[in-house]
Amino acid sequence: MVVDDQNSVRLALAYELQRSGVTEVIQAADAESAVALFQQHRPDLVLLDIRLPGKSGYWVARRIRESENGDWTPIIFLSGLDNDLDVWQGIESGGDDYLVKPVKPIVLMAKLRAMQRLLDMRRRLDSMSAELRLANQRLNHMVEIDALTGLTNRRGLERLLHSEIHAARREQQPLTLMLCDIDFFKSYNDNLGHLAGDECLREVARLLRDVCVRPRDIATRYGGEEFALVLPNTPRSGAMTFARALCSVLHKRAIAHPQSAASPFVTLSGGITTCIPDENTDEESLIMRADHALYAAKAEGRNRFFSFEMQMDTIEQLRMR
Ligand SMILES: Nc1nc2c(ncn2[C@@H]2O[C@H](COP(=O)(O)OP(=O)(O)OP(=O)(O)O)[C@@H](O)[C@H]2O)c(=O)[nH]1
Repeated sequence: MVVDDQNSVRLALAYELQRSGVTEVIQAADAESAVALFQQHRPDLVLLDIRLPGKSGYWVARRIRESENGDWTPIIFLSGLDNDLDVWQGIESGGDDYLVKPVKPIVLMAKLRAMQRLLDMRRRLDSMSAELRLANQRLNHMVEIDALTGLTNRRGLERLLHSEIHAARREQQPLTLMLCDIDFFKSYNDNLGHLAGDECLREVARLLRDVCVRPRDIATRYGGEEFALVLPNTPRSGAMTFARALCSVLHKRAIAHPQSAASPFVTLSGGITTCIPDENTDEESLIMRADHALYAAKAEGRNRFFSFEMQMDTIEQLRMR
């Protein structure tokens, strides 16, 4: 884009630019139309006269910079003025270079080439940083995935739990955390082999993923043969119902576990904690409560879920009904 109030200068510059291979040259004779044309066409380079009728070229440069939103368009000032203060003011207002009129075509071409090189470099940098951002996102996703089961791992669990605690506190809604552990899994491995153990973990992971039907419910692998479920907007009684349903789905899958003292099939013990978080609630305290409850479920005989807050397990609750 060429901005100059003198028709002859504009035409001469446009001619030189076209001669050097520029395909389209936009022309403006005053500051306001220069800004409007810039916003409309987003040219690759601006040759900008300082003395314009009304607002100056400095003003145009400032408006252009304000409207760029992180982009960058090279601006070269053109002026008959050649004192140091003009150079300083031109660069201050957002210009990248300064040429004194009349401009020799060869000097103009050299400047254009230099600006083009900078522009190309910037575009390459932009596309590289977009690629880097994407790769970073993928990496962040990958470090939160458990390789064996494909579930979110402990690191991801902690991040999700943190944000669900905040959401539940804000919305004053109950949040449930369940820690589940496969019963007698050591003997499963010892009896059927480590590969069968891995397959069993994958099968349980699939089941846990399937029972998490609400969009914000999430099943994660906490580590080893332990899984954690985060269930937002789930009160104590709902959590117990959920746990019973989970045990019954697992029972129906009937994954043989010949060495289990709890059942002929694979079973889970679980610790449940449910609360409306306050300012003292954090990931650690919830995990600790769920872990205490899990310990109680194991101690009560396994194949059951124990609620930390209700101090009752799913089997006792069923008996009371
Ligand atoms: N196959 C397989 N086994 C695992 C994996 N991670 C942990 N384990 C095994 O899980 C078993 C856990 O054993 P324990 O902590 O003694 O628990 P348990 O035998 O389930 O006993 P209870 O929890 O008291 O019912 C160990 O034998 C681990 O080697 C895994 O990724 N794959």
